[in-house]
Amino acid sequence: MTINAHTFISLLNLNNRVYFSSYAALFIFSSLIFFPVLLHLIIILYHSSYLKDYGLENLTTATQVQFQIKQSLTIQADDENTLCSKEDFKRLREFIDKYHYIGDVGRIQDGKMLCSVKQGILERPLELPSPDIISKEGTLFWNNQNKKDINDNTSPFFGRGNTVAFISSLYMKDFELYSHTSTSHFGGILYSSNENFVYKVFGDISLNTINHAKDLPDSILNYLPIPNRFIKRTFCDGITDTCILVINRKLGLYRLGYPALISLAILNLLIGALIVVLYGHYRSGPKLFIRQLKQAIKKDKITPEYQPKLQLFDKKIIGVEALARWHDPRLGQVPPDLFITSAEELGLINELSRKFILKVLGELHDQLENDSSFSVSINLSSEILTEPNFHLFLRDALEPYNINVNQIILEITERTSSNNKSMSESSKHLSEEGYLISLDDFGTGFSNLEWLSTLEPYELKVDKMFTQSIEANTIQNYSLLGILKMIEYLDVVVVFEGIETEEQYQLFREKAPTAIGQGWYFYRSMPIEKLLAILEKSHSEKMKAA
Ligand SMILES: Nc1nc2c(ncn2[C@@H]2O[C@H](COP(=O)(O)O[C@H]3[C@@H](O)[C@H](n4cnc5c(=O)[nH]c(N)nc54)O[C@@H]3COP(=O)(O)O)[C@@H](O)[C@H]2O)c(=O)[nH]1
Repeated sequence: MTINAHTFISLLNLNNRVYFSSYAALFIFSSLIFFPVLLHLIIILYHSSYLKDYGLENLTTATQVQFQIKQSLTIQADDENTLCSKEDFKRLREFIDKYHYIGDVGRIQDGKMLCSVKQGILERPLELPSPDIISKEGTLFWNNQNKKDINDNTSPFFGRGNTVAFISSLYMKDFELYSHTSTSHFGGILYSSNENFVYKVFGDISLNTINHAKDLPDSILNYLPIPNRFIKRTFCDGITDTCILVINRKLGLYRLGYPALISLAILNLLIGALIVVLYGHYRSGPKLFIRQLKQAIKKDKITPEYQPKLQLFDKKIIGVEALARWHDPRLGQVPPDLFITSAEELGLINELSRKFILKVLGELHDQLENDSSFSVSINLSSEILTEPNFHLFLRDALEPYNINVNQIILEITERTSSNNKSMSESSKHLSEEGYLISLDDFGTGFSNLEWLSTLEPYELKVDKMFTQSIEANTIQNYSLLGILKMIEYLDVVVVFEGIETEEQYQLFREKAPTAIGQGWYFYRSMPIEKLLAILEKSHSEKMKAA
């Protein structure tokens, strides 16, 4: 389905009416809401998967450390006298060599460290502080943060019986490494799930924040750009009962610094503007119009208005012309020229016209039934006129009503000369069935003298271009004089359309008193309710006068 250049240009003009507010709303939505939120969620998803790796790596390392510590603490000296002996050192050293996360192993007695592989036999046994935690199994744990006097580093250490084992600084380095790779907003806590004690807090995160994150229920809200929200993940190792809770303290866009945020804001504005431009392009194209026209036809949104036709000599309304109207909430009042032409080009005119005719008959049947001299003129495109079953459709449409076929005037305008033959055959057929054929827009385009002779119409409507030319000294004016002369000899009802002024009315009344007039001088097109009120009023005035 295509639309020709002329219709397309009309569509462009029509769509200029699309409200500015819809563009503004789209711009605000895409620049300030959609893309920032999308980006935020993408960064969160990326960080969420990173958080998982981060947690699992740290937990795996911690589990290995746990295992190596446990193993080291099994090196108990059975005989207290052999503590720190040559043999004892040999055994202890074997463990250090075997387990790379064990930095040092030594011996303790009565809360004092006597010796260690790295430090040898201490001159004066070192008094150990009270342990930070004592597990149910009797394992002592010293966090040893900032207590370099115990060892040459701040590594935590464990003790059981007469053995003490220090975690190597290598592990601490690994831990710090994991904690600080790529982002400083990750961190967590390593803890024993059964004993409920903390081995280590790591990363760029305070214990307060961790406790807050721990208590935060799992919710989708955690993923939204709301301050004080975290994404967190917890992993536990079933064998050592060690768990790790890792959190990302700054989510998505909150992660970015000002320069990145400013660049992003500019990018978003540009994307928003691009979307608005694309949307505008889409809106101004014919696609939307075609969709809306199809919908309008399907949903019976194309409705009739009626413009009265009057006898010139006494201004009596003898009938009406039904004119299609389409008011679209977005496009506004769409000109019939535009949607009728489009419907013709898109092959929708049959459906449109059939529904329109049914509507007209539904609205006007009382008037037509009550006054058999009253007629309704219906505009027909050549497509529907030449449609083989059109006469059957008309018959069915009139079937429920008591309306004479000669109350139906079929106005024919031809915009091309390609199907003259079939048009004249169809109109002949319809006029044989009793319908009245009117030759519309006489004098213009293809509605000319040739048609007058081929169609043998009941009525001839002189185009408003001639009607309105009376004051001007133009070619149309001379043509009008010719038309006026010609109709004196024709056995045809003449309608002057487009009468707008008193002068025009007076001239046609004088020159062609038996003719019919139609135009804004008398009435514009109107909805059925208004028409019925006018008809009712003129009827009662006539009754009064009689
Ligand atoms: N196939 C169909 N064509 C239809 C149908 N409904 C309308 N049309 C055709 O669309 C063209 C434009 O129609 P519209 O904008 O409704 O204009 C009509 C009148 O409003 C207008 N008119 C009437 N009086 C005056 C006037 O004094 N001055 C002035 N400037 N314009 C006036 O003229 C149009 C009616 O013309 P016509 O049909 O030639 O009698 C038009 O071509 C319609 O035919 C439809 O359902 N099907």
